[in-house]
Amino acid sequence: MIWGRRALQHVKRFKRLPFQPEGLHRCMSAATQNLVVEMDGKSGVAVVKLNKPPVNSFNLEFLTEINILMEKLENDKSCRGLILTSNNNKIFSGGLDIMEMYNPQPDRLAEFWRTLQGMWLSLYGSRLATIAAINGHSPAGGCLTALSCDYRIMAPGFTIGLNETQLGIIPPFWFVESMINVTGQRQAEVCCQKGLMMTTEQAHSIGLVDDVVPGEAILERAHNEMKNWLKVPDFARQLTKRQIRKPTMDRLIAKRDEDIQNFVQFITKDSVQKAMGVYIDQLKNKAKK
Ligand SMILES: CCCCCCCC/C=C\C/C=C/C(=O)SCCNC(=O)CCNC(=O)[C@H](O)C(C)(C)COP(=O)(O)OP(=O)(O)OC[C@H]1O[C@@H](n2cnc3c(N)ncnc32)[C@H](O)[C@@H]1OP(=O)(O)O
Repeated sequence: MIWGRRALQHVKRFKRLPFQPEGLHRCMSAATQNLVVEMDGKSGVAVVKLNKPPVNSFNLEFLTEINILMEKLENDKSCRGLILTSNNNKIFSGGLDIMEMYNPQPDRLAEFWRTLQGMWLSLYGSRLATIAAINGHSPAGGCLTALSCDYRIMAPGFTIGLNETQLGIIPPFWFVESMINVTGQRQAEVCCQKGLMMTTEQAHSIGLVDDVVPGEAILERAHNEMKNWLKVPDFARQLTKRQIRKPTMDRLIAKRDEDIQNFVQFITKDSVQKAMGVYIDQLKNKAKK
């Protein structure tokens, strides 16, 4: 993984924090700044709760924290599975932090995007069995995060989708391919072009979500489903996953710099900045009402 200077500063700070999953046994819990981690040493399952108020939006620092945690879990031989959920029972993740993309410094903007690419590559390509327990709304980058897991369980009463086009933004090819790989080409064409935010039931009907379970039962269901995934020998499961996901990952790896350039050029356009400003005003005004 390639880290920028700012991210490295953050890594140093983070490394001094107490979380050390290696060698943990039986239900240890730990917290970093924006993540709550519960590691069951017996089953080898880590429950990671996104915990960045108000809406678990991904800024550079939060993405860096997630990347460091992923690296630690990947390197922890006792860890076999990851359940990703939110500490906020209404919002899984509000997606990318829009403030990262408004009046940005180009260097930070590029680093932000590289770090997001890194998060997607490590979650999508993880050797761990990964389950998203989606216990709240999950627009855009939140949906991408769920799409990167192996299995999705969602609570009713929320919405999910790649809604970028509704904001006048073009979802990058690896967002779209993540959707295609889960729902199939036709459904992905419709929901990505229209930028649909779907209800839990609609998402379930197109296969974006595998299972619908009330919020209060979602973690128990995720643990039960995880047991099924972990019945398969790790090596066979991991290599099969890699075989299936490698072409999509390779496309991003080959075009990583070009993808960053496209992103920076697109986001810094006057017209996009203007639209972003209007969208932020709408969000803030809605929050005030
Ligand atoms: C040729 C190739 C070109 C390639 C170009 C590539 C371009 C690709 C670029 C980007 C991809 C983008 C991905 C994204 O993820 S963009 C983010 C999309 N997310 C959203 O639109 C979500 C917006 N938020 C909501 O819908 C709601 O806030 C909610 C459903 C998440 C929660 O609703 P609610 O509980 O009612 O909370 P509030 O709306 O009141 O919000 C509380 C508080 O949080 C702030 N906030 C919400 N979302 C975000 C966010 N994504 N980033 C930053 N801040 C957010 C909101 O403004 C309120 O703030 P406050 O007023 O200060 O309290």
